[in-house]
Amino acid sequence: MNAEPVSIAAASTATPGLAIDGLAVAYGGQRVIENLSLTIEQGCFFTLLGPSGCGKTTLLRTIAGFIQAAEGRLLFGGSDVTRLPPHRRNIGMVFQDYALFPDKTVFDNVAYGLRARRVDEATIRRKVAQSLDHVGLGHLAARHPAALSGGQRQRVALARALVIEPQLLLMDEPLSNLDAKLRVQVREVITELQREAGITTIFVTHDQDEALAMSDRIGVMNRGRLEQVGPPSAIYREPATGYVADFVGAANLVKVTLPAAAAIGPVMVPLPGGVVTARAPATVPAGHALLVARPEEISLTRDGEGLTGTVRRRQYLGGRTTYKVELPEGLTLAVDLHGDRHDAFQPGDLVRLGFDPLRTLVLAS
Ligand SMILES: Nc1ncnc2c1ncn2[C@@H]1O[C@H](COP(=O)(O)OP(=O)(O)OP(=O)(O)O)[C@@H](O)[C@H]1O
Repeated sequence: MNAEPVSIAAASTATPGLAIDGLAVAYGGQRVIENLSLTIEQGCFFTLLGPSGCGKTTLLRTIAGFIQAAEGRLLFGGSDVTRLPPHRRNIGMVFQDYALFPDKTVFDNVAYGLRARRVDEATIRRKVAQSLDHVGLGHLAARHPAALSGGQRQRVALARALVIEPQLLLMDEPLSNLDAKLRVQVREVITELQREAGITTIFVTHDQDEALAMSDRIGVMNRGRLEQVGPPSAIYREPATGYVADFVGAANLVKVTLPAAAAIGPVMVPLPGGVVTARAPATVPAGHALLVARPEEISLTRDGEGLTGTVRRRQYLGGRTTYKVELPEGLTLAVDLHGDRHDAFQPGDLVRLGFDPLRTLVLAS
């Protein structure tokens, strides 16, 4: 458990874009979010990452004000908005299904929020044109949503959310209806606009690649709790729990037994067929523990040092090749070799597995 507990009083001197303090949310008495605290810096692109049902949408909708918190407080830029209705929270929202008005043109869709705020028509014309140009759709202002591609619709939704210059931008799986290539294109548009506008953003996804590629910080959710919060590289390289290691990126998770408690630092870990040196990022009690090794952090050689295994399978994946290597006692590990080493080893080959002592982690189980 390494969620950064944040009390409002302990926040840094700069006012955070969003502060959540002791939040609980329930549906009909059933708590789905419990005692969640988090601060998100002004201008940060923050991603909520987690499997289906862990509470991402519920948290986002509570921040937006569509769901009332059972307990806790929400502060936008230092102001308490816990009791404010959604339309008084100054948020922009982008949803998975675009939620555009089908009977309005692209222009009128984007103008909607400004008209609701009674902005004058000349300003509306200028801001909408600017906003559509920003997302590269200036030439489609007169079209209706039905005559747009999915990627174009999502860019209209983004322009509509940003044109009101919201204090907070909330995005709920905005890329999940797009095909793989478009997802990458639109995600670049989103990150570019977000950086330019400097709007504190919360982005919900269950796609780890998206989260790693786009975010300043990631919060990994598990059953209504934040399991770990940190920058993408820390989440990937220093997962605090087996759950995070397993959910973000591929990982070999091996149940091990430590003969003695491990202090922070190097630890000798018994595995079937030998002992490897790993690193404990936090103290680990004696007994059951978890060894975490990313497939790309294990080296394979024919006669170097390390544990002995037998290659059982080889899967060519273009930029890398994944080998399944069997060790004694039925333990099978995945090892990735990058680049053109796709036929370095064949099924049946005897190999040596080397573990990076800094990158191989031992965690409490
Ligand atoms: N309106 C509702 N009434 C009762 N329970 C709900 C309601 N909406 C969501 N839940 C439950 O709350 C939990 C969290 O749901 P939520 O939709 O927030 O998850 P999620 O992480 O966004 O999932 P997904 O990725 O599938 O959208 C789930 O157990 C879900 O079944």
